[in-house]
Amino acid sequence: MDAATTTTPAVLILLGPPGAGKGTQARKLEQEFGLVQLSTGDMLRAAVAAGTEAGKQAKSVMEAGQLVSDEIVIAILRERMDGPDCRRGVILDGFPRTTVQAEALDAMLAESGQSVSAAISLEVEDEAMIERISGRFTCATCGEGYHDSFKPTRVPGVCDKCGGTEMIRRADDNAETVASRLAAYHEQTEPLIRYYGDRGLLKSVDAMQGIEAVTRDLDAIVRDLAR
Ligand SMILES: Nc1ncnc2c1ncn2[C@@H]1O[C@H](COP(=O)(O)OP(=O)(O)O)[C@@H](O)[C@H]1O
Repeated sequence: MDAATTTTPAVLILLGPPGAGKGTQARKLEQEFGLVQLSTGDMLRAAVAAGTEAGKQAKSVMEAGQLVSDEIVIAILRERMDGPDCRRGVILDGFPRTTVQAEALDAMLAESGQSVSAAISLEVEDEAMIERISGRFTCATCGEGYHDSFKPTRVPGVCDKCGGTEMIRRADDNAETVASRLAAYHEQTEPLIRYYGDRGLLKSVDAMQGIEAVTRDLDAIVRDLAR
């Protein structure tokens, strides 16, 4: 399917708690449908690494597992959405995370005559999240995710993509921070399920399934939307 055709949904939102697989699935949708993945988490980590003003403010908030201010995140997303590549259509991964952000997104899109195509909720249980995140590592050599707990047959500490042996862990992927991130999700982000449900835009996927099964369900939803 060609994402440049008008039949492809232009703005997809992936909703779900930390560790639900939003990033993994967004990258697959990006390849499959030619959409652009926009991860506010990645943008914020880049801002922290670059030491920008927004990054300086975000750093300690992220390390505590809390949400960065709506003002900062909305500004970062708005700037990125202006990129010409975003005209192909976008998958928002990690945004919106509050009702204020959802309203800002609606207003931002309305300025260019666009609207949200669908919000897809990746549904998972809290216990599974904690387990997944504590087994989440990234290969330092190729940058691919290395999720121990997803694939118990893997050789521990060896990347199955490139054989690299140096694994890095995100600063906020530790037990205390994960608990705060889950709490922030339930309090501030979960209300968005109702927000998009009320607007007839909500779709749900059982994200307790394996990665391939979740991808299959997401593909079916996106193809259906494009019809
Ligand atoms: N839309 C957002 N609003 C506020 N904070 C955000 C947003 N997106 C990302 N963040 C910050 O970045 C952190 C990491 O986000 P992300 O990479 O999406 O990971 P995860 O979904 O695993 O929590 C969050 O815990 C939060 O501090």
